[in-house]
Amino acid sequence: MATAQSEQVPATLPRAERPGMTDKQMLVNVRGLRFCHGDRCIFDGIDLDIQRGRITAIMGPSGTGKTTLLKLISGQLHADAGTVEVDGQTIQELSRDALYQLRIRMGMLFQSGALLTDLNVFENVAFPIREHAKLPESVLRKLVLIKLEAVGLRGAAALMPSQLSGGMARRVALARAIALDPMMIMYDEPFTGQDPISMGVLVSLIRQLNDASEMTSIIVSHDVTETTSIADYLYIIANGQIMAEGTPQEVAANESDWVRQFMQGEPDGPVHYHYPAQTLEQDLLQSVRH
Ligand SMILES: Nc1ncnc2c1ncn2[C@@H]1O[C@H](COP(=O)(O)OP(=O)(O)OP(=O)(O)O)[C@@H](O)[C@H]1O
Repeated sequence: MATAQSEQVPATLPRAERPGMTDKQMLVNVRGLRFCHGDRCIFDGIDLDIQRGRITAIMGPSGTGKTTLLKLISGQLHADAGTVEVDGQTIQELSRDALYQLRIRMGMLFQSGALLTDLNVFENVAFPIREHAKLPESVLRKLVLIKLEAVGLRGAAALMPSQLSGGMARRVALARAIALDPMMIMYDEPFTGQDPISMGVLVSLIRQLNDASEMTSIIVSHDVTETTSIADYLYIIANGQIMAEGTPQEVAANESDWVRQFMQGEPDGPVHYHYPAQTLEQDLLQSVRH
């Protein structure tokens, strides 16, 4: 089996104990998930739970399948084996219509989630509401203004996307993602490309929105500092497996060299900085001979 990375990594680490936790407290249950692109397997039998009302972060090196996992949870991709259950419904067993209904209850904030450039901020946020709910214009207006207030941008309702900074645009996209009061929201790399102030604003917004509306949040990211500062629970994935899981404190205390290298951002360690090769001396001697 080919996996997402070829570096030497230890076998999957034991799952942390979560005493007293029942399946009902989990919004998402992933069991024995296997997913491959052709003969390249991204996941090879992983188990993972997302607890209701909490912020769970999925972290791992680039290309390990974090976005793929979100697509499997939202039903944009289907597992080759195993199950993905969301709010008691098994994604693979749902009809097209049932999946569509379930997806309306999942908010998504993708890195590339561009705003509609021809619509102003207000209309961008109103867009999913107009599409999925038939509300009188006066109610819709209040709803949109409440969502914009929640992200601190009520005053920007009349602006066009071209008049927004990158951080503001992401917050408008966030207001749009929560417009239909989803049961969960999935953030794919929410901090990428943000300056430190916008990053701080986003971090506290994600936490506030999660706590105020008892939403369940999943954050996919490789920004270790920001993500661990708000996550209640972390999964670290690599090579098609879960390398570590637990609260940020538990993962920080993990003794695996691999996990430590990832969490502390060390350039070299079990995950090599150098692509596998013969020694430099051998390569240099060969070039002399040629
Ligand atoms: N349609 C596709 N066909 C074949 N391979 C794909 C396809 N989409 C993604 N991949 C591969 O699957 C792997 C996982 O991709 P994914 O985008 O889920 O990783 P990621 O962990 O989110 O990466 P990043 O942190 O860089 O965003 C990558 O190696 C990618 O090249």
